[in-house]
Amino acid sequence: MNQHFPATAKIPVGTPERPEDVVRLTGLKRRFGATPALDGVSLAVQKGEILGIIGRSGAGKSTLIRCLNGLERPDSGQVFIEGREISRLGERELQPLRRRIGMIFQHFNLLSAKTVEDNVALPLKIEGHPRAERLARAAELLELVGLSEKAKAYPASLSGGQKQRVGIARALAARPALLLSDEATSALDPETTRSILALLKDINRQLGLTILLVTHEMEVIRSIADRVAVIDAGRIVEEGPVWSVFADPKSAITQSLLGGIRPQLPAEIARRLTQGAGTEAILKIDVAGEAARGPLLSDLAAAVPGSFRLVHGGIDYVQRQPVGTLFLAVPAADAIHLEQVIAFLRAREARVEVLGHVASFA
Ligand SMILES: Nc1ncnc2c1ncn2[C@@H]1O[C@H](COP(=O)(O)OP(=O)(O)OP(=O)(O)O)[C@@H](O)[C@H]1O
Repeated sequence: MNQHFPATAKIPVGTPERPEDVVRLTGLKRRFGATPALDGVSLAVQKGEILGIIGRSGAGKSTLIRCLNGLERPDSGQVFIEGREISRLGERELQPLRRRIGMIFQHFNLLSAKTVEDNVALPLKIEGHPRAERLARAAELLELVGLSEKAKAYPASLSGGQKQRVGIARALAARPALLLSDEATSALDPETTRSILALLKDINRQLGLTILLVTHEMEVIRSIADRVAVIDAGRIVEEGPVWSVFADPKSAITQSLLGGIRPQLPAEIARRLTQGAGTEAILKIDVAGEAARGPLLSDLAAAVPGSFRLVHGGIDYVQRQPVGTLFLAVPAADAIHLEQVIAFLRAREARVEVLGHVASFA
């Protein structure tokens, strides 16, 4: 097997529970009429990790979240939170377990008639803590999210990013075992999104907080997740460390979700691409690990006589691992030269695909 494109790991149904699992789902199914919203979902979130679940609209993400916090009951399968099976519990038994999960939402869900500090302290009020204790904890959390000076402000006077910071502080008030983020940055501009994601990563590191994050944006996954699970039509179609899924997306849906943030063949060249004869072959080269770290192209030029041109591409860093895609144009008239180029790149653990030929686009 190509060592730089490791097979992505799957957690089989019935895997013995590990004590470090904060969440474990086994064979979760939920159907609405003819629609299987969840069709046998099994996955685990380990203590201290950030798991990202990504899928398109209608893939089953909301249903999964509702099963996790006990708002929805699965038709079959199990939901374990900190080792306790919750899917068959009644409302009264669910209440204390729900408090082990802090949630943040796309539209923040703050109470407009309450001050920032009272919003943050709300989960503690529900738990019956005295006011002085609640406010002390709120002050601590507002400092953590960088909003101490807004303690007495009302939500209406805050920006979207500030509102989400309050949402994060509130979600942490009762010291949850898990932070569940439901499209928490989808309503924010790119810069604010980056700052909120940086804050979540910071809190994950500082407090060792376990985070399960649901999104439809690969950029969010790339920024902060340790592991990613791709959901489509109620099934986990791919799962693994983020960099390995980025380096070697197996399913068409993952490839398509990655499309927006990975180098693509420029439209001008794609338009002229033919599967027939042409003067230049267009190669797509995926590299990761050592091949992406080293001087791949200058080594190619030194080892294989003859020309080639870089037409597009780049190396990105995902979880500090280089992951790249390059597009080369290689003269097609000399078949041996083309074969040598491909053989050299494959020997360097690159994945090479001949996309087609172009007559001439220079
Ligand atoms: N209460 C319901 N009644 C009928 N169908 C439902 C219900 N809830 C979900 N579905 C269907 O189940 C499928 C999964 O829906 P779900 O809301 O979980 O997806 P999603 O990934 O969260 O989508 P989105 O990102 O658009 O919110 C969809 O086909 C949806 O129409």
